Amino acid sequence: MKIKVCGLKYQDNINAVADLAPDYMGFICYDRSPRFIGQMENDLFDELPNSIIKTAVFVNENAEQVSKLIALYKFSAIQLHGNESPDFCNRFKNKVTVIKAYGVDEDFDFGILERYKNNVDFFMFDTKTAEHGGSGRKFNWDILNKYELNVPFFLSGGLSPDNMEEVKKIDHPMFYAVDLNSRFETSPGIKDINKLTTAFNTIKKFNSDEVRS
Ligand SMILES: O=C(O)c1ccccc1N[C@@H]1O[C@H](COP(=O)(O)O)[C@@H](O)[C@H]1O
Repeated sequence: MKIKVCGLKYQDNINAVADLAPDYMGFICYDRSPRFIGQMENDLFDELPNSIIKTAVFVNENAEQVSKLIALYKFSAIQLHGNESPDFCNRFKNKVTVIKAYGVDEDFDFGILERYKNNVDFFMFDTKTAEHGGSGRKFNWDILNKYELNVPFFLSGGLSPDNMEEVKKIDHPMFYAVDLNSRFETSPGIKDINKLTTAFNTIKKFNSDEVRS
């Protein structure tokens, strides 16, 4: 299972998280979020290893601004949390990794993803909220059993130190990664390195147990 840590904005904290070697790091490019990167220095990532996929998170942003920020910060992935269309996703496919996020509730219809399956690299299943993300709330993960496409997915929404063991019980062939965000913070935009370290160890142990079995 891959690990993404999202919602970073401060140099020291970014470097400390990078030392844990996540697979993805996420940066919120949505000005209504308390984790909004704002006018982050554009050389902030220069010292990060290339192995970490730098991901820009957008909510209904226009394509020109998305392209501009990809170029400015050299993002190699985008995560789209709004009502972005399949065509919008396709515009960026093969240029960067495209992760299309969906807010999931009890009535979520996985059938709507069919139109996206050739235009994205991954889906992300988050908890449905008016804020589009970063709620710290989880959804009923049993619903994931209804997902039948062969596009791998990230799980997000309220992942916390307290539910890492529960994550391990999710048995779905397309389950690709977890996204750790607000429940791993000391304050918005600052990750708690101790909490992340514990979660990373839990996930890495799970990964090595999987390989052995
Ligand atoms: O983190 C935010 O503030 C945010 C705002 C708008 C869209 C997405 C956002 N973050 C993403 O939300 C999910 C769930 O976060 P949480 O674990 O519930 O706090 C996660 O994928 C973040 O990447």
